[in-house]
This record gives sequence, C-alpha cells and structure tokens, in this order.
Amino acid sequence: MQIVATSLGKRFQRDWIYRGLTRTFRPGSATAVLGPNGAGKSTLLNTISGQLLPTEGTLAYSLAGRTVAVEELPQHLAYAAPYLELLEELTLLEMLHFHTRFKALRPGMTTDKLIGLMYLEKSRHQLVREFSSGMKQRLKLAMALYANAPLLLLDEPTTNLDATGVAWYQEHVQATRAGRTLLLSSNVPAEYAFCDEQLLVTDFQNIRVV
Ligand SMILES: Nc1ncnc2c1ncn2[C@@H]1O[C@H](COP(=O)(O)OP(=O)(O)OP(=O)(O)O)[C@@H](O)[C@H]1O
Repeated sequence: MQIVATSLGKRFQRDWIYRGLTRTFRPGSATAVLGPNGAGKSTLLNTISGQLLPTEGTLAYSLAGRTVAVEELPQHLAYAAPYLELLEELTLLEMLHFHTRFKALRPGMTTDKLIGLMYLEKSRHQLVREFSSGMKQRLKLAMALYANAPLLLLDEPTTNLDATGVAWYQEHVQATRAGRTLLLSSNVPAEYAFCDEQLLVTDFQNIRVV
C-alpha cells in the first residue's frame, strides 16, 4: 500500500503533537517512527491507521494504483500495539478462529501452523487471560505479521518479550515484510535495526506552519 501524507498535523486540545509532516510511505518500505516517550509516535500510527482524524493535512492511500478510502482501511491493515486488547475470555484456538473470520491469514498460513510457530501448542485450549505477558505479545505479533494485509503497523513490538522472544520477532518480521508497507514505532534499536527508513517525530514539532 502507498500512503501519501501531506502537511499532516495532529493537535490535542491546544497542543500540537506533530505538524507539517509530508512523506510518502511506499510498498516494501519499513519505516522506524522514532522519538522519546510522549513524542507522538503512537498518535502518528493511530492517525495513519484511520483511528484518529488528522487535525490538518491529508492522508491518501492506494493499492496498486487504486485509491483506498479510509473506511476501507481496516480490511487492509494489520496492527499490533500494547493498547490493542486481546479477547481474554476466549481460548487461544477460539481467539484465532474469531480473529481470522475478520482478518484472513496469509496464503498458506493456517491457525494450526500459527499456533506452532508461536510455540503455543500446549496452550491451544488455555484462556488468553491466563497467558503470560510475553505469550500475549507473541500472539498479538503473530496475528499481525501473518495477516493477509498490505499495511502493517507495529507499536513497540518487543514490549514484554525476553531475548528469545525478541529473536522470534526479528525472524518473523523479516519473513513477512516483503511487499508490505511497514511502520514501526520504537525506542529500542533491536526492534527497528532492519528498517530502511526513519522518521523522527520531533522533526515535526516546534515548527511554524504558515
Ligand atoms: N487522546 C488523547 N487526548 C489528549 N492527549 C493525548 C491523547 N493521546 C495522546 N495524547 C498526548 O499526546 C502526546 C503523544 O503521545 P503518544 O502516546 O503518541 O506518544 P509516544 O511517542 O507514542 O510515547 P511512548 O514512547 O511513551 O509510547 C502525549 O503528550 C500524550 O499525553
């Protein structure tokens, strides 16, 4: 998916979080969205996902040259973030069956294969509520990485992952990123070292827009 942001700005009450952001995100690119805590990384990802409206400027989405309206975006988007909740009252298998009714997996991927690649075979019938925070994070990431969606947004993807989990993330993000437009918000170099582009949110703060 190609995303063209033009003079994009977001304000909460009187505070501009970012302003004057013009940038094209192309299919196959991986962009690390960087900045200190509170800089506005999640706000930018939420705006690009269509969940927040920009205060000013525009976002234009297209797939293979065809315009995609913002209302159509959810079907083309996979998103993993600490603030996006899992359905904790379901078992792992129920959760995956529910999820894949709305968001198909990549061709060749099945719920059984996904459970295997998360190393969660023994937890197939366990309630998600009972998962450790690292297991939950692996589940969120696997559902996003292996969704059949051309736009992938990852907010702090290695949150709650131990060293093995970080290596698992690195392997699977590389295995699934080809051809997709990936934006990744991070403060941790191990999460974004593979990205070919960087966007520093603070470059779009404290500027005068006329
Ligand atoms: N819904 C909201 N209403 C008002 N202010 C908000 C809202 N959401 C975020 N903010 C503010 O916007 C600023 C940017 O927050 P954001 O979560 O985007 O930062 P971040 O760079 O992702 O931070 P972190 O690295 O800590 O996750 C913060 O000052 C935050 O308080």
